Amino acid sequence: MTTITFLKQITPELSLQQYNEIPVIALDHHIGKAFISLQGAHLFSWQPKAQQKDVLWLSEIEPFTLGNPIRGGVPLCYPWFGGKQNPAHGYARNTLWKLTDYQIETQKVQLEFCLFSENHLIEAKINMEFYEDCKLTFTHYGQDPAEIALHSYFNIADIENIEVSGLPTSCFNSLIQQQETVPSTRKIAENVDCIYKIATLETHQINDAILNRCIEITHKNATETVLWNPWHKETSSMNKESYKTMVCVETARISQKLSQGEKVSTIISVK
Ligand SMILES: O=P(O)(O)OC[C@H]1O[C@@H](O)[C@H](O)[C@@H](O)[C@@H]1O
Repeated sequence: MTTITFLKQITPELSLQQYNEIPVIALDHHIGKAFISLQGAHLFSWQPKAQQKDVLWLSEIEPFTLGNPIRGGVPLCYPWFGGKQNPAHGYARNTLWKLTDYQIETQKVQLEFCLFSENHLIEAKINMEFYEDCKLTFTHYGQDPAEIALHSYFNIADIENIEVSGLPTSCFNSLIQQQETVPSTRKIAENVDCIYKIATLETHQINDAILNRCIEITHKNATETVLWNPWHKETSSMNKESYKTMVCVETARISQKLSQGEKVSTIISVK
């Protein structure tokens, strides 16, 4: 169960709330609603005005506890992807970020969150723009090259009734640790964990026949996209049946790390 406590009004559209142990920035604007956890600068809900349902998926059993990554939304896996070091997918998603800037306009809202090191130096920034679409731009400031994944979980009606289209026809299947040839349009009927090499500007679609919508994901300056659904594989903070209503299409820089000052963006638009 999530206990939500109102902490502070920041502007008429922005407030600070507490979800169990986690501080959350809530946006309630006529363009839509968004919720961002300060742990991880983690956007976990985005519902533009025109949408009946959230664009992002969030686990119904998410406990919102400090130090544990949130299951759903857009975790920022940084400065590494996967389990090559501890914690898996980097420390940024388990660390408190700061809200460093906001601009509220009639047709657009911009929020900026920064991650600082122990000695108060900036490590990373994420700029979130909400209009009819949502654009997330990540900037890496550290001196050492770093990996990033904007690990977006999308909300779908039924995993067996969607298609992910526009993908390349070759991917690295992490489950069998092999490169494989796959159809460009993927239907998902089992555990999938594939890393695709992509061009610097690419768009992929999630066509959801039941919700009668298409989520379009544009990756800018990424080198990979990751397609993931755990299916029945036991996954923390997820119910057994949760896999049915989510699919991850991630925007990543894994093979070519980000250098100091480099940016990578995801633009999410619903048609
Ligand atoms: O359980 P986590 O750390 O959030 O990771 C979830 C998944 O994230 C995906 O990006 C990886 O490709 C998967 O291998 C991993 O299982």
